[in-house]
Amino acid sequence: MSQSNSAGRRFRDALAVEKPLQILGTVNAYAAMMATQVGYKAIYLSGAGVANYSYGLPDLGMTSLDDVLTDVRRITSQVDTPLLVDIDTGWGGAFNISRTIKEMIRAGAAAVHIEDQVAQKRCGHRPNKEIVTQAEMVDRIKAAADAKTDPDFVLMARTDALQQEGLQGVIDRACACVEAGADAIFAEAMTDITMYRKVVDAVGVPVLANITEFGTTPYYTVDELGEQGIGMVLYPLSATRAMQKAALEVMQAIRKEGTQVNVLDSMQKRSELYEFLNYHSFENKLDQLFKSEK
Ligand SMILES: C[C@](O)(C(=O)O)[C@H](CC(=O)O)C(=O)O
Ligand SMILES: [Mg+2]
Repeated sequence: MSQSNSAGRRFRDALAVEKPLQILGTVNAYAAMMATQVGYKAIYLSGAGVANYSYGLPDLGMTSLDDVLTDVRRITSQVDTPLLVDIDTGWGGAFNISRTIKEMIRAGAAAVHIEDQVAQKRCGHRPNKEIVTQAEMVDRIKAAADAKTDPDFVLMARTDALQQEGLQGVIDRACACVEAGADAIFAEAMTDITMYRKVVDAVGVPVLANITEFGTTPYYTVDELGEQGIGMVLYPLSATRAMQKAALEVMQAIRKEGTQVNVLDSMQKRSELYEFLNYHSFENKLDQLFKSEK
């Protein structure tokens, strides 16, 4: 049964209005609120982001379904902006993947991407990645597609095959995933812009380009990617990386100088924080509710 205003529906609507759709990584609920107010029509919860910044772990398949769900719920309870979630390899076999999809929908996710790396996965932009067979990946997709309790929920298949199998491997796997029920394709770690056009033409569903920093994909612009027929452009950790750098500089400055006066400019002001949080409406409510007791 289609749910008229489900998160999945909202993601599909965003895809229809913005071409290509910019998807911004939001590491927590507050970042999701800022991105929404800045105007992003879709946001992202990065697997690396959950591992690195919520748990202090490397992005090597060490986080669990529950770890990621906790961060999903924090975000979806504060914003309606459709959220794409990185579920790595889906956390197990067919029944685990099925549970993952159902729980993601219940937690308010709009879309997920599941990849064809082995369980002990790596960042898509690292060397020496290992992938499962195409048949095993197709089984993952079948299990995930079958588990959708909302037909509008977007199931995205990510393939990390470029390194081991070249572009033809990427295309073969992507087509097999679409055949098995994937609604979209994530062509990971492409090294040349013309590769995208070949994937787009072969699969016939929206294709995502991951423009992460310090990786193996050049910084193609939205316009350049749009010309290749790309449907979604992902910035998984851009704002988050900037947050960490600013935080480190402040930590070092206070430690060294014994004062924060020289780094105030790199901080968000209290008034700005309150603006994004809609703080004053909460305080007004408090005043209104408890006025008579004063
Ligand atoms: C998109 C990604 O899967 C993520 O977890 O955010 C990472 C991003 C990164 O490590 O830069 C990936 O590309 O594997
Ligand atoms: Mg990831």
